[in-house]
Amino acid sequence: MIEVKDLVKRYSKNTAVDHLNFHVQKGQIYGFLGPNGAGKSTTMNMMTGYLAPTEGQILINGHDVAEEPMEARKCIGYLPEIPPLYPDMTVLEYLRFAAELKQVPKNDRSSEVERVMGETRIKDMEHRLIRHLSKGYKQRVGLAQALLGDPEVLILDEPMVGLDPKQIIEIRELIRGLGQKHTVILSSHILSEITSVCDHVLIISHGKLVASDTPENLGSYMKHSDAMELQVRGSKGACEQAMELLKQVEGLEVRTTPAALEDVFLELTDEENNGNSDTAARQEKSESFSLGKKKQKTEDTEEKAVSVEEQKSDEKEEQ
Ligand SMILES: Nc1ncnc2c1ncn2[C@@H]1O[C@H](COP(=O)(O)OP(=O)(O)OP(=O)(O)O)[C@@H](O)[C@H]1O
Repeated sequence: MIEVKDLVKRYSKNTAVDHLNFHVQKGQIYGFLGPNGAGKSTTMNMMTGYLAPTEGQILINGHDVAEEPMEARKCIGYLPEIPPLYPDMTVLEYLRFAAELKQVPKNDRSSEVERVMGETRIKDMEHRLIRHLSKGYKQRVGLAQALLGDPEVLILDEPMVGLDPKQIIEIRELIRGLGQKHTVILSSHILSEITSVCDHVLIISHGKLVASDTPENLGSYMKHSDAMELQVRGSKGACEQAMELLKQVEGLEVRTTPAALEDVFLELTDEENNGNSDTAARQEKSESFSLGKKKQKTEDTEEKAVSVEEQKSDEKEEQ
């Protein structure tokens, strides 16, 4: 369906897309995942013919985007990161205008506009000015525009950005539905957005493709790297409280709680051993400890912990 071959885009000395190669199969939802500045929008703009590549080739249904731009573009509906809307038009006026620009035959325009409004569920907003719509509805109008002419491929650049959680769920459902009739490529810098709707994930970083697989397969690679070592800064009480809260997170195992607490005591008692009884210095020292740190002297630690507690109670009694 889509072939991207050795695609390069340079902006002066900055290489935004660096020898990118991938294939897109018909009838699937592809997620283009990467951090800000990875090159997602640049790649999508080249796929839709908005930008010319520095090197490489893009084929859409066998049509070279550079050599047969009109043929290639007919196969594509595009929703750019900022939807190209006219805020002073009503939804209906705008879609009729967009249908004309897309050269939908005059006799089919009304039915086509009705069809896309139905698919994106915006019919009840048809007489509203676009400037008065919520961000979610504006995004749907942008999607409706992309659907005009019933293109085989939909390219959606960050379609969920700036939406509230309810709107994200609605757009996600909409995209899932569209994926049954169209090949969809959508970009995002948020993993969960991609894995929740896509059949296949393409991960891009610094303009290069670094992974291409199903969300399930990518997930199983990640399983081997799900351990994390944290450094926590805060008072002892606050750290203990935070760790108690962490334990409530479903599926999260905090393995080193005893060792970590012992480390705090170890830090405190080391200060005692060094003859540094300055409370502020001890406090400062106790504020940073590592969750994953291995304890070295368990017995010593317990003894020292006890001695610290004893000393504290002695101090209280003196007061
Ligand atoms: N017109 C331009 N002129 C110069 N550099 C550009 C231009 N457009 C993009 N870039 C640079 O190309 C790189 C890729 O940008 P691009 O917008 O494609 O990334 P992205 O993955 O879509 O990020 P975002 O999610 O932030 O839009 C970035 O370093 C960006 O600064």
